[in-house]
Parts: sequence; structure tokens; C-alpha cells
Amino acid sequence: MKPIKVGLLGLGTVGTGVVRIVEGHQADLLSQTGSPIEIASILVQDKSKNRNISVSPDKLTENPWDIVENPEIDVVVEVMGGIELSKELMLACLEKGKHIVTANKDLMALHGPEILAKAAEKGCDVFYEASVAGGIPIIRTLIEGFSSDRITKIMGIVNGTTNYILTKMSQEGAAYADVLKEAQQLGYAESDPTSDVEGFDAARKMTILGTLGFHANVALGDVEVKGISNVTKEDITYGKRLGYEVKLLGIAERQDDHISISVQPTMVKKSHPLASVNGVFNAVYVYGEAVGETMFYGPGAGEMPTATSVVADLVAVVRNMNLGINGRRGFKPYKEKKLKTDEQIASKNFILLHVADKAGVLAQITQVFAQYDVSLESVLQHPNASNPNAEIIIITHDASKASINKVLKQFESLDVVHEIKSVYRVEG
Ligand SMILES: NC(=O)C1=CN([C@@H]2O[C@H](COP(=O)(O)OP(=O)(O)OC[C@H]3O[C@@H](n4cnc5c(N)ncnc54)[C@H](OP(=O)(O)O)[C@@H]3O)[C@@H](O)[C@H]2O)C=CC1
Ligand SMILES: N[C@@H](CC=O)C(=O)O
Repeated sequence: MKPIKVGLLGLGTVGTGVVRIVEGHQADLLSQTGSPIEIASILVQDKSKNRNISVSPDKLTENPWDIVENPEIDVVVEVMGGIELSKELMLACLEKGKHIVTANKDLMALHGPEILAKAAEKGCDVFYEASVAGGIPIIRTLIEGFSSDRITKIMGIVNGTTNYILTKMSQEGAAYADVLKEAQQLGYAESDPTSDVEGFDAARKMTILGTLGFHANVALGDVEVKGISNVTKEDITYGKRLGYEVKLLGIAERQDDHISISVQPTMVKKSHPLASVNGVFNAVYVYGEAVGETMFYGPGAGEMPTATSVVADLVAVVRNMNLGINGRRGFKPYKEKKLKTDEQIASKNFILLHVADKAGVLAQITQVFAQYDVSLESVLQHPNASNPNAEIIIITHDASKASINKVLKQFESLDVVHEIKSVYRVEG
């Protein structure tokens, strides 16, 4: 039986897991696809590097074109990361009729439409299950499992590093900087953790989920992004007191064909299933008009979980090859993208203010909310022993983002408001 030959771009964390699964599960993969799968050639930066997996040295190359130009290679698995070189190689592979599997969220979020268009033109598959939420098969779920429904909301904890940091701050009172260091040592964070903590990694993943969920070409620039670097222990403590956990959520919403997508630290009601997703775990909550609430939970990063998704994509490509249907089942957005305005984006809000500690202040504050028609769910006021401010914590009912912005602007001009300490969206 002729084996399907695979070129692997990258033998780092994920690439190593791919080799382990392809070699270790060979009999199962053969039974499921009807073809032996052979990793024929592997691209690395440095062939002399010590690796924690043994591969034949003849298979390693430092020249990517050895793989692109090799006519025997049917499928290329891209797990090297980066954008420009990966894109160039992927387009060149597609030009030569090679199918692609990738875990590269940065590339798919920025250049997904161009790559998928080239794949369709060439009758090739491009699958990217591992690019969002590592081991959770959320991409296939959105494309196939929910093809019958109309999704109105996707909320995801899609970055393991930030969830690990927030969990440790909440459960152990740990300091942000200490836990970030720990997450780096554990290998969860990107080499430059800015993309984790400032929400960019989650934004790329939400670009992909929003496109798939709403059938419209969401661009990275459509995602409003705020990371966790300004989340304080004080916010977490107040949140807990009021029954919330702070989580970095990707939130994609659709109403009457208008969509909004954001990544932001959010106060999540403890009774909501996302509030109990802890540590490096990821979860994606999907609400469909017909199905109602669903949630998908699992490891969001790491060698074997991520490789599980990569190799599942490989199996799908090989099955399509055997049926001669590659490139025929690609995802094509068919809806025009219409973004919500700030008047159309609505949510509950948590607002923590430092105000003058004197009579009548609360009335002044609530008057501002009333002026912009924002009704309040709860108001907590107490003096702060450590400084001359009193603290006021407000939870609003659903209010438009435009109204909340006006309220906050007005607070800036009020003498009695010394500082707007924190503002969070509230879910649940
Ligand atoms: N790690 C994870 O948990 C997850 C990762 N991903 C994505 O998977 C991809 C791979 O991640 P990961 O395995 O962690 O990355 P690593 O940094 O661990 O591995 C990258 C591999 O690619 C090789 N490589 C990188 N650049 C080049 C280059 N210019 N030329 C030749 N070889 C190159 C490296 O070679 P060498 O070994 O010689 O240095 C290394 O083997 C990324 O897109 C990442 O975002 C997605 C989900 C989860
Ligand atoms: N740094 C990422 C790794 C996987 O995508 C994360 O923390 O989720």
C-alpha cells in the first residue's frame, strides 16, 4: 500500500507531539484512513540541536524548499510558527498541489482568507483545528456540528497563560508578575508573553472563531482588545465579594446580522460555567438559536493536546485524498460583515471608583448614570482605611457601550471622583 508522505515544518513542542502520535498510533491511523502515514522530511532551524525525540538524521533538513519542492510529499504540516516565511511556504506548497495542516493562529487570523482562496483554486485542503484552543476540537464543531444552527454568541477562554495567571491570583492571592514568570517557566506563555497578557493571542483566535461562527470574514482589526496587565488583586477581591471571577474572555456576539468581537478581562458570575474553568485549561461557550447553551472544555496548549488536533486534521486530509474530494469542503464565509456600533454593543458593567469621602457623593454619582439612562443593579460604598478616598463599586444593568463611555467621561470632570479605578464588562 502506497504511504501518504508528510513534510513536517517544525520539530518543537507541537512537531514533536505530531511525530509521537503518527508513529505511536500508526495502526489506528491506518485502520481509519486505509493508508499508512509516513513523516518523510522535517524542517528545523538547527539540525545539531539536542531533541527529546529520536528521529533519523536523514529526515531533518534546514532548507524548507527541500520539502516544498519534493514531489513525493502529499501533505505539509506547518508547526514552525511565524508569519512571513510560513505564509510563503504554504502558498508555494498549495501552488504545487500539496495539502496543508497548520496550528498557526497568527497566520490564519491575518492571512486565512488568502490562503483558503489559494487552496480552493488548487483543489487542496487547508485544515487548522489546532490553531484555536489546542486540544479542543472547536473549529470542526463550529463548521460541522453547528452548520444547522444560527450562532448568536461565542465566549472563549482561549489563552491558557492568562487563565493560569488569573486563577493563581484569585485562588492563592499570588502577584501578577510572579505568576507570569511561573507560566513562562511552565512553557505556557509565548516566547514574548506580551501577546498572551495583552490579549493579542486571544484576539487572533477570536478572529478565527468569529469568522467560522458568523460566516463572515472577521479581520483581526475588528477585534477590540484589552489584556490582563492592569487587573489588580483589588479588582479580583471585590469581584469575588460580589460573586464574580475575573477571566480574560473573547466575546463574539451577533444580533440581527450585526456582530461585535472583543477580548477583555471580564467579571464572570460564579454560576456561569466559564467561571470555573481554571489554570491552563480553555473553554469555548457557544450559544445557538436552536441548540441553546453549549460549552467545550479541555487543554488549550501543550505538546500532546495540540498534536492530537493536528493529527486529526491529517486524518481528515488523507480520508479526503482517498475519496478524491480535497478542497471541496472548504469553509466559505457567505455573509456580509456588518459591525455593531457602540450604541448597539450592550452589557452589564462593573465600575470601581475612588471618590471623596463626604456626604452627597453617592447621589452625584448615581445622578450621572440616570442622566444617560443607565440603570444600576447594585451599589456598594465604603470608606477605605488606607487612603482618604471612599470606594464605590457599581454593577450596572445592561447598558450600551456608548452610554457607559459618556458616563465615564463625565466622571473625569467631577471633582468628587478622584479616580476611575476599574471598569469591567460583566457576564452571567
Ligand atoms: N505550543 C503550544 O502549546 C501551541 C502552539 N501552537 C502553534 O503551533 C506552532 C508551533 O508552536 P511550538 O511547537 O510551540 O513552537 P516551537 O518554538 O516549540 O517550535 C518551532 C519549530 O519550528 C522550527 N522553526 C522555527 N522557525 C524556523 C525557520 N525559520 N526555519 C526552520 N525551522 C524553523 C524550530 O526549529 P528548531 O527546533 O531547530 O529550533 C522548531 O523545531 C506555532 O504556530 C504556535 O503558535 C498552537 C497551539 C498550542
Ligand atoms: N500561549 C498560548 C499557547 C497556545 O496557543 C496560550 O497560552 O494559550
